[in-house]
Amino acid sequence: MTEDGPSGPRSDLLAIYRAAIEAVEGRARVAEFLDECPPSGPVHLVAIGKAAAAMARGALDALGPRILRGLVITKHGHLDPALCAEPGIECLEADHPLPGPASLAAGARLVRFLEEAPDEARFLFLISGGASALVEVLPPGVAPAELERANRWLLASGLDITQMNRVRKAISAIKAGRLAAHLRGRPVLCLLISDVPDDDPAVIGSGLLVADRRGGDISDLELPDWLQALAARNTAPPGNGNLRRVECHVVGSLQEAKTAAAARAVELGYEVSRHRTFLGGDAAEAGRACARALLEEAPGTVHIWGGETTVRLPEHPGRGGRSQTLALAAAEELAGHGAAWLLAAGTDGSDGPGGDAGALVDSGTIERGRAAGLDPDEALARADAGTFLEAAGDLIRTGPTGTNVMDLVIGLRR
Ligand SMILES: O=C(O)[C@H](O)CO
Repeated sequence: MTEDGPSGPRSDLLAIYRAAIEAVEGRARVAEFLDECPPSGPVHLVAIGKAAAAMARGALDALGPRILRGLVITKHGHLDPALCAEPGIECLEADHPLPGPASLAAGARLVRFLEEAPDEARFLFLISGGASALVEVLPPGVAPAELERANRWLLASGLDITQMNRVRKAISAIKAGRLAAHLRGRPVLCLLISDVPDDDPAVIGSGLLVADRRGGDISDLELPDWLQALAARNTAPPGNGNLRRVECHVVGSLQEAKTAAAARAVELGYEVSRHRTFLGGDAAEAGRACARALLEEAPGTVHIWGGETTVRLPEHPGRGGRSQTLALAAAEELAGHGAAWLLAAGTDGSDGPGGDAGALVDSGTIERGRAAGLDPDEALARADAGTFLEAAGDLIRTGPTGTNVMDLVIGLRR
């Protein structure tokens, strides 16, 4: 991406984004929690999600040999070889965002891992976003192709994560607390990094160990008949009865990331406007609204938003996810407005297909992309913001960050 030297606005926005991520990094957050509140004996460790490897490292830092065995399940490319070389730690990579054969294999291994542990075992669960796709056990009579079709539909539907996970829970044999049937009443300490609004453990990873308060009813959601019918075939009993000895704590959240971002911006000498409303809804509309807010306010202020927007995908989507879509739509608003910058990126380091974390756009982005022969409206319509932003030199790439607390949008006008 286009740099502007060690102390320009672009590097400042990147520094603010990095500070936010660092504040909710999985290894440090888990170690800190366990140092203060260690479990009362040795534990069997289960880590699932995009931040699983970092969180598992944090548990090893804090508990060392008190971890008897461990199972770490994360997205392809997110494993840490040093972690996998630790004695007693088994690592699996699984499919994300669409649950596939590796997710079903991981789900089966997870159930076996719990079943094999002795009656006196205590478990330490470390859950982060992505867990819904990474592990699955199908209810009797549901085929893998039906699971894939359902998730493909959900990902393109524009439903928010709470709605999407209600559907995922309704077609699963382990989500909505059903995994607890395999605990046989043994105690669990569950630490979570939240990538959902209101940090609700029942929504994070579709609540493997948390009962569904709505009892699995999804009749109020606008879903195709075949999907409602699929859910109606799920005979797996609810998880409610087995959850008494599960204790959950959220150890990383969007609010903490925003607080750290604000603190870094102040250190860098800026005024800060921290927007409290959750940034949701259509990604392009959210991008336009953020850019307009930036242009309306006094210059010299860093604006911080956080949330998770949605993109309704065409049949053949291009490159880039919701943050890149938001950034490109914002760039259209900023075009020609002088010194204004806006960073939009996932805190997990991955924003849809293409492996980029997001983008940092400015008032010249549209001109640079057009100079490469690309059209921003076409790119938005084809869900291909990434191709445009690459041509403009505005993509951000971080690799896996060891955390996942949704997306940040950070803007600045001078
Ligand atoms: O895996 C999931 O369900 C989402 O990332 C929300 O936690």
